[in-house]
Order: sequence, then structure tokens, then C-alpha cells
Amino acid sequence: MDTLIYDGIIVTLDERDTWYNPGYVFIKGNKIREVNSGQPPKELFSQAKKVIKASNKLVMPGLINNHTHAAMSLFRGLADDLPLDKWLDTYIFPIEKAFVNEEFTYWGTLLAGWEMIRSGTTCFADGYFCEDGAVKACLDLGIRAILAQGIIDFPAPSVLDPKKNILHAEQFLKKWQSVSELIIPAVFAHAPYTCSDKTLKFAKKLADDYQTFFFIHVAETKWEVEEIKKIHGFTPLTYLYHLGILDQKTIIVHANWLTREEVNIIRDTGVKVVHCPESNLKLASGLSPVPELLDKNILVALGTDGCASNNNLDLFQEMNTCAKIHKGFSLDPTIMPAKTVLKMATVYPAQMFSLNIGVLKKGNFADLIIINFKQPHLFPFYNPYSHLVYAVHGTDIETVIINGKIIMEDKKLLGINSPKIKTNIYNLANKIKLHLSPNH
Ligand SMILES: CSC[C@H]1O[C@@H](n2cnc3c(O)ncnc32)[C@H](O)[C@@H]1O
Ligand SMILES: [Zn+2]
Repeated sequence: MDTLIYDGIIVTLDERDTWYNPGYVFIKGNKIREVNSGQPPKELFSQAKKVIKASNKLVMPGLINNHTHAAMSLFRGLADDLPLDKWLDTYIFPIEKAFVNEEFTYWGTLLAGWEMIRSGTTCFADGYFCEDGAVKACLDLGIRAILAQGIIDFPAPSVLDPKKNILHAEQFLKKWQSVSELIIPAVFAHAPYTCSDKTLKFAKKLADDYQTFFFIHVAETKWEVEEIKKIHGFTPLTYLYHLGILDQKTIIVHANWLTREEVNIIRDTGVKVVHCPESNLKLASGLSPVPELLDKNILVALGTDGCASNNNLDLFQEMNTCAKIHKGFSLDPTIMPAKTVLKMATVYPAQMFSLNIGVLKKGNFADLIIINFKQPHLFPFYNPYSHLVYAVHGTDIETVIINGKIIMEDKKLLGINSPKIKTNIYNLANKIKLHLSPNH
């Protein structure tokens, strides 16, 4: 469907950071055909099947959530106020063992996708078990996603024999590699402390064989650094470097505890980094040296992490936290300006995944969002970047378009059966509640 959006504040995030007020966007099929200032020429009104008047609204590229475990939305609020090791070992791994299967991942990802779309996310990168369920949920929602099958060296949901984890991931890649232009299947090795060197090398080779992305949680906590040093004689990132698995298609998540040499390794190997400030704050894991990474031209993108450690998937909130935490930590208010943080959720991830999204320009896929700016907390309006990072809430998003298709209009998700999703989520949550001890 061809769509014309006009009379809005248009934030393009192009190379020159152009924004128009007023301006218009014309979408033809699944791509952006024209972005310009002023009012559109008359013929665009007659060409468009759908016309959206965006007065007092801001139009921008959809946000990209670069790290989550979508299905963990079903574990939201189940284990709070704990350090990572206790959180994983005492609560998360056991509950995953008891409950995660393809059906769980399907409903959990539907719930997460619903939350993400409502708060302006049009693409996300996921790592979890039984990812077939995640693919099916994303196809049902119409959301763009990089979906990575999890690999870990102990019995995991649907892969009870860890010797079969690589084979299982390969079946996943084979099944989904060219099924939809919205889905990129990928590989997620859990961490250096849960995967052997052999598993890590095989997992990376598998990703390479299928020319896809290899994700891994790295250097998240001080404990991990000490543990890997004790076992392998290197700090985590250096250890991965010696395994030969760091390159441009490797995406490291967290990267909180890095030495100066490791920052140089990241730069020299072309590795990309995902920063998850809210999860890192909540688990008290540490803080990635993002300003230093960006100074070295390393691509850094923003992620929420899963709902059991965040506990939401609102990237507007994540941007706000990201901009402030680095200022507070460095005692420098000029660090991490709003525009840079916004690019960590749009332009940089698009580059990271070589996707033609993240910028409103001719030829890019039409993934965009419309935000209602006629609200007390957004008056007055001087600077779009300031509002988008420091004032907008995820709940302000009105309309979401992905791949040229209207997915949400006036805050209503089209094409999903929300009562059916709610019933299934309640049923699963009730089973989880029964499983937890009474004094949990
Ligand atoms: C193969 S990835 C899925 C696996 O990762 C677990 N997980 C979720 N968040 C974190 C985190 O911040 N650090 C380490 N592991 C994490 C999740 O529960 C799954 O078991
Ligand atoms: Zn994670």
C-alpha cells in the first residue's frame, strides 16, 4: 500500500542530520520513495492509497533493539534485585529448564513484540532457545528481527544433549535462512563461562558457513573476568581473540569490563558492541566504556536485554538512561549527547546488521514511527533530539509502519488477536506461578 505522511516534524537521521518542520514522507510498496520539506505535491495525494496527516506529530525511523531475549517477557518480575550469577543459577536457568519450549518462545515473543511495537521498536535482535517459536511470532506480528538460536554447553530447552547444540542451531539456520525478508536467522553462544572453546569455535564457524551474525555475552561481570582468567589465563575478550572468533560479524553484548588493549582488539577486528545499560545497572554488573568505544569509531548499539533483567522493552527509556548514566559516571555532561544516543538505536544498528533501515531516505525500507507531540510533557518544542531522548515515553507512539505496512495505528495493533494472546499468556504465567515456591 502506498502511504503519504504529511505536515509532520520529519527527523531523517541522514548523514547531514536533516530534519524538516513541516515535511512529508511518501512510501511506495515496502520502501521510502521521497522525504522532503514543506507540503507534498498534489499528485502524491492522489497516488497514495493511505494519507496520514501528521500535524503536531513527529515522524522518525523505527527504533532497533539490538539485544533481547524476547520470550523472557514471561519471566518479567520473577527474580529481581540479584547479582547475575545468583539470578541465572538459582532462578533463570532452572525455570527455563522447566518451562521453555517452542510454544513458550512463541507466546513470550508475541508478548515482547507487542510491547516493542507499542513503544516504537520496528526491528530487534534476539537470542534464545527454541527460536523457531520466535520466528513464527515475528512473522505473525510483521516485525523485522535478527533471531539467533542459543547455544550453551549444558542441557537446554529442546537440546537435552549439549553435543547436539551446534547441529540444532544449523537446522534452525537452514530452515529460516531465506523464508522472509523480515527475518535474519543467526547464532548466539551464551558466554565464555558456559561454552567450551570447542563449542565457541564450532558456533562461530557455523555462523560463518551461513554468512550470518555470531552473538555472545562477554565481559559482563567482574566475576566472569576472574573466572576466565583462572581457567584460560586470559581476560574474556582476549580469550575469544585467541580462539580466532572475533571479526566484523561478531557482536559482543555487554563488554563492561575491558582493558585498554581489548578496546584496541575490538577496533582492529571490526567487532561490534551492544550496550544494555538498564540491565547492567539492575544486576549491578558494571558499565561499558561506551564513550571510549565510540571515540575509536567502534559501532555501538543499544539493547534492553530481556524482561527478567530490565524489566521492560521500552527503548525510549533505555536511551534516556544511557544518556544520563555515562554523564553521571564520568562527571562530564557533554558525554553521550542525545543525538549520539538516538543513533545507537537507529543508524548504528542498521550499519551493524547491514540493513537499509534506521534512516528516512529514498530507497530504504519503510520502517518508521509517528509520535504524538501534542502533549504537556512535550511542550514547548525546540529540538527533536532532546525530546526523543529526554522527554518522549514509549507510550507516546501512535503509529508504526514496518516494511511499508501499517502495523499499529492510533495505538491499536492491527492484525493480531490480542484476547487470544492474553489468554495464552495468563495460562502460561499461572503454570509458572504454581511451579514457584509459595514464599517466592
Ligand atoms: C543463549 S542466550 C539465552 C540465555 O541467556 C540468558 N541470559 C539472559 N540475560 C542474560 C545476561 O544478561 N547475561 C547472561 N545470560 C543471560 C537467558 O536466560 C538464556 O538462558
Ligand atoms: Zn542478554
